[in-house]
Amino acid sequence: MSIESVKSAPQATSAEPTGSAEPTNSTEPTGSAGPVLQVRNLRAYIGTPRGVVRAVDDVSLDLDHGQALGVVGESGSGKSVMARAIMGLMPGRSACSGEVLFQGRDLLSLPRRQRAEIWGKQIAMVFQDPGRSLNPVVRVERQLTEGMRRHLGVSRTEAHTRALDLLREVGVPDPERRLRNYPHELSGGMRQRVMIATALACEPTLLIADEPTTALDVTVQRQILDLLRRVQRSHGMSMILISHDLAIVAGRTDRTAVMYAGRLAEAGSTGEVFGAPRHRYTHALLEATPTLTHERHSPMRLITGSLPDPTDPPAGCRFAPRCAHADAACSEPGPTMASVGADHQVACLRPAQTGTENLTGGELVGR
Ligand SMILES: Nc1ncnc2c1ncn2[C@@H]1O[C@H](COP(=O)(O)OP(=O)(O)OP(=O)(O)O)[C@@H](O)[C@H]1O
Repeated sequence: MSIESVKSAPQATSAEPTGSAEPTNSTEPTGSAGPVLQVRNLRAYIGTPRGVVRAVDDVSLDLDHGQALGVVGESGSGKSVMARAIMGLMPGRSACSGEVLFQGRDLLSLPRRQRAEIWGKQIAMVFQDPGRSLNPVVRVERQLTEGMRRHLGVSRTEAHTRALDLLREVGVPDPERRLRNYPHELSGGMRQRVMIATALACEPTLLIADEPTTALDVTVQRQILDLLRRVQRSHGMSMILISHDLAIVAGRTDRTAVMYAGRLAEAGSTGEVFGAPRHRYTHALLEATPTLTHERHSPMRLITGSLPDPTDPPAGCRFAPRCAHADAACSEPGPTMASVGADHQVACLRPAQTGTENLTGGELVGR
Protein backbone atom coordinates (compact mmCIF):
# COMPACT_ATOMS: atom_id res chain seq x y z
CA MET A 1 0.00 0.00 0.00
CA SER A 2 1.35 3.38 -0.92
CA ILE A 3 1.18 6.69 0.89
CA GLU A 4 -1.25 7.79 -1.84
CA SER A 5 -3.80 5.22 -0.74
CA VAL A 6 -3.27 6.19 2.89
CA LYS A 7 -3.73 9.86 2.06
CA SER A 8 -6.88 9.18 0.11
CA ALA A 9 -8.49 7.02 2.81
CA PRO A 10 -10.66 9.14 5.08
CA GLN A 11 -11.21 6.18 7.43
CA ALA A 12 -9.65 2.80 7.83
CA THR A 13 -11.99 1.17 5.41
CA SER A 14 -10.03 0.90 2.20
CA ALA A 15 -10.81 -2.75 1.74
CA GLU A 16 -9.17 -3.41 -1.57
CA PRO A 17 -7.48 -6.77 -1.09
CA THR A 18 -3.74 -6.68 -1.60
CA GLY A 19 -3.33 -10.10 -3.15
CA SER A 20 -0.14 -10.00 -1.17
CA ALA A 21 3.05 -11.18 -2.73
CA GLU A 22 4.68 -10.71 0.65
CA PRO A 23 4.92 -13.50 3.21
CA THR A 24 1.87 -14.35 5.24
CA ASN A 25 1.93 -14.84 8.96
CA SER A 26 -0.73 -17.36 9.77
CA THR A 27 -1.98 -19.30 12.75
CA GLU A 28 -4.15 -22.35 12.53
CA PRO A 29 -7.31 -22.74 14.61
CA THR A 30 -7.17 -25.27 17.40
CA GLY A 31 -10.66 -25.54 18.83
CA SER A 32 -13.42 -27.69 17.51
CA ALA A 33 -16.15 -25.06 17.35
CA GLY A 34 -14.69 -23.33 14.29
CA PRO A 35 -13.36 -19.84 13.86
CA VAL A 36 -15.25 -16.79 15.02
CA LEU A 37 -12.58 -14.48 13.63
CA GLN A 38 -10.27 -14.97 10.67
CA VAL A 39 -7.80 -12.19 10.02
CA ARG A 40 -6.17 -12.51 6.62
CA ASN A 41 -3.19 -10.48 5.42
CA LEU A 42 -4.25 -7.51 7.51
CA ARG A 43 -2.34 -4.32 6.87
CA ALA A 44 -3.03 -1.11 8.74
CA TYR A 45 -0.94 1.86 7.61
CA ILE A 46 -1.09 5.32 9.14
CA GLY A 47 -0.02 8.45 7.28
CA THR A 48 2.15 10.72 9.44
CA PRO A 49 4.27 13.80 8.65
CA ARG A 50 7.39 11.60 8.87
CA GLY A 51 6.06 8.93 6.49
CA VAL A 52 3.66 6.00 6.39
CA VAL A 53 3.75 4.00 9.62
CA ARG A 54 3.31 0.33 8.77
CA ALA A 55 1.73 -0.40 12.13
CA VAL A 56 0.29 -3.78 11.07
CA ASP A 57 1.94 -5.36 8.07
CA ASP A 58 0.47 -8.60 6.77
CA VAL A 59 -0.88 -10.35 9.83
CA SER A 60 -3.09 -13.42 9.63
CA LEU A 61 -4.61 -15.23 12.57
CA ASP A 62 -7.64 -17.26 13.55
CA LEU A 63 -9.66 -17.28 16.74
CA ASP A 64 -12.11 -20.05 17.55
CA HIS A 65 -15.43 -19.78 19.36
CA GLY A 66 -14.91 -19.75 23.12
CA GLN A 67 -11.15 -19.35 22.83
CA ALA A 68 -8.95 -16.70 24.46
CA LEU A 69 -6.03 -15.39 22.41
CA GLY A 70 -3.26 -13.36 24.00
CA VAL A 71 -1.44 -10.83 21.81
CA VAL A 72 1.91 -9.81 23.26
CA GLY A 73 4.83 -7.68 22.16
CA GLU A 74 6.70 -4.64 23.38
CA SER A 75 5.26 -1.16 23.18
CA GLY A 76 4.90 -0.01 19.57
CA SER A 77 4.72 -3.50 18.05
CA GLY A 78 1.26 -2.89 16.60
CA LYS A 79 -1.07 -4.64 19.05
CA SER A 80 -3.47 -1.76 19.62
CA VAL A 81 -3.58 -0.76 15.97
CA MET A 82 -4.41 -4.36 15.07
CA ALA A 83 -7.28 -4.33 17.58
CA ARG A 84 -8.54 -1.01 16.25
CA ALA A 85 -8.24 -2.21 12.65
CA ILE A 86 -10.27 -5.33 13.51
CA MET A 87 -12.93 -3.05 14.99
CA GLY A 88 -12.73 -0.58 12.09
CA LEU A 89 -11.76 2.17 14.53
CA MET A 90 -8.67 3.51 12.82
CA PRO A 91 -7.77 7.21 12.91
CA GLY A 92 -8.02 9.43 9.83
CA ARG A 93 -5.19 9.31 7.27
CA SER A 94 -5.02 5.57 7.67
CA ALA A 95 -5.87 2.63 5.47
CA CYS A 96 -6.46 -1.05 5.99
CA SER A 97 -6.38 -3.92 3.57
CA GLY A 98 -6.78 -7.66 3.83
CA GLU A 99 -9.78 -9.37 5.40
CA VAL A 100 -11.27 -9.42 8.88
CA LEU A 101 -13.84 -12.19 8.67
CA PHE A 102 -16.12 -12.12 11.71
CA GLN A 103 -18.40 -15.15 11.56
CA GLY A 104 -17.70 -15.23 7.85
CA ARG A 105 -18.48 -11.55 7.10
CA ASP A 106 -15.62 -9.26 6.12
CA LEU A 107 -15.79 -6.32 8.51
CA LEU A 108 -13.42 -4.24 6.39
CA SER A 109 -15.78 -4.23 3.42
CA LEU A 110 -19.04 -3.81 5.38
CA PRO A 111 -20.73 -0.41 5.13
CA ARG A 112 -20.15 1.66 8.27
CA ARG A 113 -23.79 1.31 9.39
CA GLN A 114 -23.63 -2.47 9.31
CA ARG A 115 -20.32 -2.42 11.15
CA ALA A 116 -21.86 -0.20 13.82
CA GLU A 117 -24.55 -2.85 14.34
CA ILE A 118 -21.81 -5.34 15.19
CA TRP A 119 -19.88 -3.05 17.56
CA GLY A 120 -21.04 -3.32 21.12
CA LYS A 121 -23.49 -6.06 20.30
CA GLN A 122 -21.38 -8.86 18.84
CA ILE A 123 -17.91 -7.44 19.37
CA ALA A 124 -17.20 -5.43 22.51
CA MET A 125 -14.01 -3.76 23.63
CA VAL A 126 -12.51 -3.07 27.03
CA PHE A 127 -9.88 -0.36 26.88
CA GLN A 128 -6.92 0.51 29.04
CA ASP A 129 -8.46 3.55 30.63
CA PRO A 130 -12.10 3.20 31.74
CA GLY A 131 -12.00 6.86 32.75
CA ARG A 132 -11.82 7.74 29.08
CA SER A 133 -14.19 5.06 27.78
CA LEU A 134 -17.01 5.81 30.23
CA ASN A 135 -18.86 9.07 29.72
CA PRO A 136 -18.09 11.23 32.79
CA VAL A 137 -21.44 13.06 32.74
CA VAL A 138 -23.66 10.00 32.36
CA ARG A 139 -24.71 7.83 35.31
CA VAL A 140 -23.55 4.19 35.39
CA GLU A 141 -27.09 2.87 34.83
CA ARG A 142 -27.54 4.62 31.51
CA GLN A 143 -24.10 3.58 30.29
CA LEU A 144 -24.85 -0.01 31.20
CA THR A 145 -28.35 -0.17 29.78
CA GLU A 146 -28.08 1.97 26.64
CA GLY A 147 -26.53 -0.81 24.53
CA MET A 148 -28.96 -3.50 25.63
CA ARG A 149 -31.96 -1.26 25.07
CA ARG A 150 -30.74 -0.31 21.59
CA HIS A 151 -29.39 -3.69 20.45
CA LEU A 152 -31.59 -6.14 22.37
CA GLY A 153 -34.75 -4.05 22.56
CA VAL A 154 -35.34 -4.82 26.25
CA SER A 155 -37.66 -2.67 28.39
CA ARG A 156 -36.33 -0.13 30.91
CA THR A 157 -37.29 -2.45 33.81
CA GLU A 158 -35.67 -5.47 32.24
CA ALA A 159 -32.54 -3.45 31.47
CA HIS A 160 -32.40 -2.26 35.10
CA THR A 161 -32.65 -5.82 36.44
CA ARG A 162 -30.06 -7.03 33.98
CA ALA A 163 -27.71 -4.16 34.89
CA LEU A 164 -27.95 -5.16 38.57
CA ASP A 165 -27.18 -8.78 37.67
CA LEU A 166 -24.20 -7.74 35.57
CA LEU A 167 -22.75 -5.55 38.34
CA ARG A 168 -23.13 -8.42 40.80
CA GLU A 169 -21.47 -10.78 38.32
CA VAL A 170 -18.41 -8.52 37.98
CA GLY A 171 -18.15 -8.09 41.74
CA VAL A 172 -19.47 -4.56 42.26
CA PRO A 173 -20.87 -4.27 45.81
CA ASP A 174 -24.09 -2.38 46.49
CA PRO A 175 -25.08 -2.37 42.80
CA GLU A 176 -28.33 -0.36 43.32
CA ARG A 177 -26.29 2.56 44.63
CA ARG A 178 -23.55 2.16 41.99
CA LEU A 179 -26.11 2.42 39.19
CA ARG A 180 -26.86 5.96 40.36
CA ASN A 181 -23.16 6.94 40.51
CA TYR A 182 -21.20 8.90 37.94
CA PRO A 183 -17.89 7.29 36.86
CA HIS A 184 -15.76 9.74 38.90
CA GLU A 185 -17.49 8.50 42.07
CA LEU A 186 -15.97 5.03 41.56
CA SER A 187 -12.42 3.77 42.15
CA GLY A 188 -10.29 2.80 39.14
CA GLY A 189 -10.92 -0.91 39.75
CA MET A 190 -14.69 -0.35 40.09
CA ARG A 191 -14.74 1.68 36.87
CA GLN A 192 -12.99 -1.15 35.04
CA ARG A 193 -15.54 -3.62 36.47
CA VAL A 194 -18.35 -1.37 35.21
CA MET A 195 -16.60 -1.21 31.82
CA ILE A 196 -16.49 -5.02 31.70
CA ALA A 197 -20.16 -5.23 32.70
CA THR A 198 -20.98 -2.74 29.91
CA ALA A 199 -19.02 -4.85 27.44
CA LEU A 200 -20.92 -7.98 28.54
CA ALA A 201 -24.33 -6.30 28.44
CA CYS A 202 -25.25 -7.49 24.95
CA GLU A 203 -23.67 -10.93 25.34
CA PRO A 204 -20.99 -10.33 22.70
CA THR A 205 -19.44 -13.18 20.75
CA LEU A 206 -16.00 -11.56 20.89
CA LEU A 207 -14.45 -9.39 23.58
CA ILE A 208 -11.29 -7.44 22.81
CA ALA A 209 -9.45 -6.29 25.93
CA ASP A 210 -6.57 -3.92 25.13
CA GLU A 211 -4.21 -3.54 28.10
CA PRO A 212 -7.28 -3.65 30.36
CA THR A 213 -5.43 -3.28 33.65
CA THR A 214 -2.46 -1.02 32.94
CA ALA A 215 -3.91 1.87 34.92
CA LEU A 216 -4.59 -0.26 38.01
CA ASP A 217 -2.45 -1.31 40.96
CA VAL A 218 -1.08 -4.86 40.95
CA THR A 219 -3.62 -6.49 43.28
CA VAL A 220 -6.59 -4.99 41.44
CA GLN A 221 -4.96 -5.91 38.10
CA ARG A 222 -4.94 -9.55 39.04
CA GLN A 223 -8.57 -9.48 40.20
CA ILE A 224 -9.73 -7.82 36.97
CA LEU A 225 -7.72 -10.19 34.75
CA ASP A 226 -9.08 -13.23 36.57
CA LEU A 227 -12.57 -11.76 36.27
CA LEU A 228 -12.11 -11.34 32.50
CA ARG A 229 -11.00 -14.93 32.08
CA ARG A 230 -13.89 -16.15 34.28
CA VAL A 231 -16.57 -14.26 32.36
CA GLN A 232 -14.98 -15.20 29.02
CA ARG A 233 -15.37 -18.85 29.97
CA SER A 234 -18.76 -18.64 31.66
CA HIS A 235 -20.27 -16.66 28.77
CA GLY A 236 -18.60 -18.91 26.18
CA MET A 237 -17.13 -15.82 24.49
CA SER A 238 -14.00 -15.54 22.43
CA MET A 239 -11.50 -13.03 23.75
CA ILE A 240 -8.42 -11.23 22.51
CA LEU A 241 -6.32 -10.12 25.47
CA ILE A 242 -3.65 -7.60 24.49
CA SER A 243 -0.70 -6.85 26.73
CA HIS A 244 2.96 -5.90 26.60
CA ASP A 245 3.31 -7.97 29.79
CA LEU A 246 3.63 -11.70 29.16
CA ALA A 247 2.81 -12.52 32.77
CA ILE A 248 -0.69 -11.16 32.18
CA VAL A 249 -1.38 -13.45 29.24
CA ALA A 250 0.20 -16.60 30.73
CA GLY A 251 -2.40 -18.77 32.39
CA ARG A 252 -5.31 -16.71 31.10
CA THR A 253 -5.35 -17.56 27.40
CA ASP A 254 -5.57 -20.68 25.27
CA ARG A 255 -3.41 -19.34 22.46
CA THR A 256 -0.79 -16.61 22.16
CA ALA A 257 0.42 -14.52 19.24
CA VAL A 258 3.71 -12.64 19.60
CA MET A 259 3.89 -9.43 17.57
CA TYR A 260 7.03 -7.62 16.57
CA ALA A 261 7.20 -4.45 14.46
CA GLY A 262 3.79 -4.99 12.86
CA ARG A 263 4.19 -8.69 12.13
CA LEU A 264 3.63 -11.97 13.93
CA ALA A 265 6.85 -13.56 15.13
CA GLU A 266 5.34 -16.64 16.74
CA ALA A 267 1.91 -18.07 17.49
CA GLY A 268 0.43 -21.18 18.96
CA SER A 269 -1.00 -22.69 22.11
CA THR A 270 -0.03 -20.58 25.12
CA GLY A 271 1.66 -23.61 26.71
CA GLU A 272 3.86 -24.16 23.63
CA VAL A 273 4.71 -20.53 22.99
CA PHE A 274 5.66 -19.85 26.61
CA GLY A 275 6.98 -23.31 27.50
CA ALA A 276 8.92 -24.06 24.31
CA PRO A 277 9.41 -20.73 22.50
CA ARG A 278 11.13 -20.97 19.12
CA HIS A 279 11.49 -17.34 18.06
CA ARG A 280 14.45 -15.47 19.51
CA TYR A 281 12.21 -12.50 20.19
CA THR A 282 9.85 -14.62 22.28
CA HIS A 283 12.89 -15.89 24.19
CA ALA A 284 14.04 -12.35 24.81
CA LEU A 285 10.57 -11.28 25.97
CA LEU A 286 10.36 -14.21 28.36
CA GLU A 287 13.80 -13.53 29.74
CA ALA A 288 12.73 -9.95 30.36
CA THR A 289 9.79 -11.31 32.40
CA PRO A 290 11.46 -13.05 35.36
CA THR A 291 8.16 -13.84 37.10
CA LEU A 292 7.46 -16.33 34.31
CA THR A 293 10.81 -18.06 34.43
CA HIS A 294 10.86 -18.29 38.24
CA GLU A 295 14.03 -16.20 38.33
CA ARG A 296 12.38 -13.98 40.85
CA HIS A 297 15.58 -12.75 42.43
CA SER A 298 17.62 -12.18 39.27
CA PRO A 299 17.89 -8.67 37.86
CA MET A 300 15.44 -8.17 34.99
CA ARG A 301 17.19 -8.65 31.67
CA LEU A 302 16.13 -6.09 29.14
CA ILE A 303 16.11 -6.59 25.40
CA THR A 304 18.89 -4.51 23.90
CA GLY A 305 18.22 -2.28 20.89
CA SER A 306 14.88 -0.89 19.81
CA LEU A 307 12.08 -1.51 17.34
CA PRO A 308 12.90 -0.57 13.74
CA ASP A 309 11.57 2.65 12.23
CA PRO A 310 7.94 1.74 11.45
CA THR A 311 8.05 3.94 8.32
CA ASP A 312 11.05 2.06 6.93
CA PRO A 313 11.25 -1.45 8.41
CA PRO A 314 13.92 -3.92 7.25
CA ALA A 315 12.99 -6.00 4.20
CA GLY A 316 13.89 -9.25 5.96
CA CYS A 317 13.23 -10.38 9.50
CA ARG A 318 12.38 -7.24 11.44
CA PHE A 319 14.01 -8.61 14.58
CA ALA A 320 17.30 -9.47 12.79
CA PRO A 321 19.10 -6.22 13.76
CA ARG A 322 18.61 -7.16 17.45
CA CYS A 323 19.12 -10.90 17.08
CA ALA A 324 22.39 -12.57 18.10
CA HIS A 325 21.61 -15.54 15.83
CA ALA A 326 20.90 -13.59 12.62
CA ASP A 327 22.98 -14.13 9.49
CA ALA A 328 22.91 -12.76 5.93
CA ALA A 329 19.86 -14.84 4.97
CA CYS A 330 17.81 -13.08 7.66
CA SER A 331 18.07 -9.85 5.66
CA GLU A 332 16.34 -11.41 2.65
CA PRO A 333 12.60 -10.74 2.29
CA GLY A 334 10.57 -12.86 4.67
CA PRO A 335 10.50 -15.06 6.68
CA THR A 336 7.03 -16.60 6.57
CA MET A 337 5.26 -18.33 9.45
CA ALA A 338 6.08 -22.03 9.36
CA SER A 339 4.63 -24.82 11.44
CA VAL A 340 6.92 -26.19 14.15
CA GLY A 341 4.31 -28.20 16.03
CA ALA A 342 0.66 -29.25 16.03
CA ASP A 343 -0.39 -25.75 17.08
CA HIS A 344 2.80 -23.76 16.90
CA GLN A 345 4.12 -21.50 14.12
CA VAL A 346 7.20 -19.34 13.95
CA ALA A 347 8.54 -16.80 11.46
CA CYS A 348 12.27 -17.40 11.86
CA LEU A 349 14.98 -18.90 9.65
CA ARG A 350 17.07 -19.87 12.68
CA PRO A 351 14.53 -20.88 15.31
CA ALA A 352 15.72 -22.04 18.71
CA GLN A 353 16.00 -25.83 18.63
CA THR A 354 14.85 -26.85 22.05
CA GLY A 355 12.72 -23.88 22.92
CA THR A 356 14.15 -24.00 26.40
CA GLU A 357 17.71 -22.82 25.90
CA ASN A 358 18.55 -19.94 28.22
CA LEU A 359 15.30 -20.50 30.09
CA THR A 360 14.90 -22.19 33.40
CA GLY A 361 11.70 -23.95 32.31
CA GLY A 362 9.16 -25.16 34.81
CA GLU A 363 5.49 -24.43 35.10
CA LEU A 364 4.44 -21.01 33.89
CA VAL A 365 2.77 -18.76 36.36
CA GLY A 366 0.55 -15.81 35.56
CA ARG A 367 0.77 -12.78 37.75
N1 LIG B 1 -2.72 7.59 15.68
C1 LIG B 1 -1.48 7.26 15.30
N2 LIG B 1 -0.77 8.07 14.48
C2 LIG B 1 0.46 7.75 14.08
N3 LIG B 1 1.10 6.63 14.43
C3 LIG B 1 0.46 5.78 15.27
C4 LIG B 1 -0.85 6.06 15.75
N4 LIG B 1 -1.24 5.03 16.56
C5 LIG B 1 -0.20 4.17 16.59
N5 LIG B 1 0.82 4.61 15.81
C6 LIG B 1 2.10 3.93 15.58
O1 LIG B 1 1.82 2.61 15.16
C7 LIG B 1 2.79 1.70 15.69
C8 LIG B 1 2.06 0.63 16.47
O2 LIG B 1 1.46 1.25 17.62
P1 LIG B 1 0.52 0.46 18.65
O3 LIG B 1 -0.12 1.47 19.54
O4 LIG B 1 -0.36 -0.47 17.91
O5 LIG B 1 1.58 -0.39 19.45
P2 LIG B 1 1.30 -1.31 20.71
O6 LIG B 1 2.02 -2.58 20.47
O7 LIG B 1 -0.15 -1.40 20.99
O8 LIG B 1 2.03 -0.49 21.85
P3 LIG B 1 1.50 -0.11 23.34
O9 LIG B 1 1.68 -1.38 24.14
O10 LIG B 1 2.43 0.97 23.75
O11 LIG B 1 0.09 0.32 23.20
C9 LIG B 1 3.74 2.53 16.52
O12 LIG B 1 4.86 2.85 15.72
C10 LIG B 1 2.93 3.78 16.85
O13 LIG B 1 3.79 4.90 17.03
